Amino acid sequence: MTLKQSREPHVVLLATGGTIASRARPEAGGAAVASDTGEQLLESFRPASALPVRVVDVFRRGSYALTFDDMATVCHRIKEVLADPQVLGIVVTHGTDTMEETAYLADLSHDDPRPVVFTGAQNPADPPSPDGPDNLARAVAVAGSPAARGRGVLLSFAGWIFPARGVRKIHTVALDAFGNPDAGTAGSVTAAGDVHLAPPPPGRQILPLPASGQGAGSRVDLVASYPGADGVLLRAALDAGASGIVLQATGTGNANPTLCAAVGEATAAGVTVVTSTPVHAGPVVPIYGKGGGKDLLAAGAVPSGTLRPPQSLILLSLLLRLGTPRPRIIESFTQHGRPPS
Ligand SMILES: NC(=O)C[C@H](N)C(=O)O
Repeated sequence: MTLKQSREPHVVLLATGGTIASRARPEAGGAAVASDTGEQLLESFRPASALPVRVVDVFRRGSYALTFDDMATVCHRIKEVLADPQVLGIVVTHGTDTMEETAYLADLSHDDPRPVVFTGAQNPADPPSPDGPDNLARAVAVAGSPAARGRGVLLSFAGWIFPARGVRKIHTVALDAFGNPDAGTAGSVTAAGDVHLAPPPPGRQILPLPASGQGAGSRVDLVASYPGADGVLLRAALDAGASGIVLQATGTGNANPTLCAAVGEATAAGVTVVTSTPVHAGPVVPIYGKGGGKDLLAAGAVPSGTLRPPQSLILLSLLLRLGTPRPRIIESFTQHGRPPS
């Protein structure tokens, strides 16, 4: 799609669907389905700033159904939009289920000082209580704010502003749905559009986006450790042709002797295994033997640092699609998974 250049400085609304664009549809048995266009979203919101907004529709989908390729499409579209020098910043409206994945992929590949701000909603667009219009109004104010420049990709939700790396959906239904347990908030934005941001963190390592089709055959699966887990699911991933596996381990990043043996088989076969943890905060630390994190490290698994399984999966998928050799993959996880300073 060719993007029209605009002659005045403006914010672009990049619409991808999600609950912010969803309404109960009779033809779907009353289920909420992403159906509003970007223009419809724009009509619904009360501007907190006087900035003009231009709409670009990418797709209209629930984010639970997105693939890595869909997320890469959003990121490519961000780059196309930023080719217009009149664009001050971008708001991406997105489902909340996998917002942390797409926002992180966008952050990894964002090499422009202009703000890219993800937002969405917990309640559908139907009355009586959509939270999307308020979130959108605030996100537009953040995207147009000079204070938000040079910070990579941000997520603005329920008045809070978060850095993309480390951000997580922390509540299934509450309107205040996001947190960043390790990094905390980057700042806040009022309903009137006043943006407050802490000083920017040090520079980030930027990675390229794979060209369309590049590394498309690479498959990354998520396998969990749980009481009684054996190597069956991990081996199923290998049989399916996985070139990478994120192991959702327990605690500081532990499994058990059986799973650890399967990890050793995988790494010996050249498959990259990354150990992550679903625990709220803190890094993966190799401490324990008998199938614990120290044994996983010895079996060739790469600790994810503070990256949780969803964002570990994004980083690993990106690195493998780019054809990154193993030493650089280890380096990248060390760099991107380091605790925030
Ligand atoms: N609140 C949401 O946006 C959830 C929605 N189901 C999604 O697309 O991820």
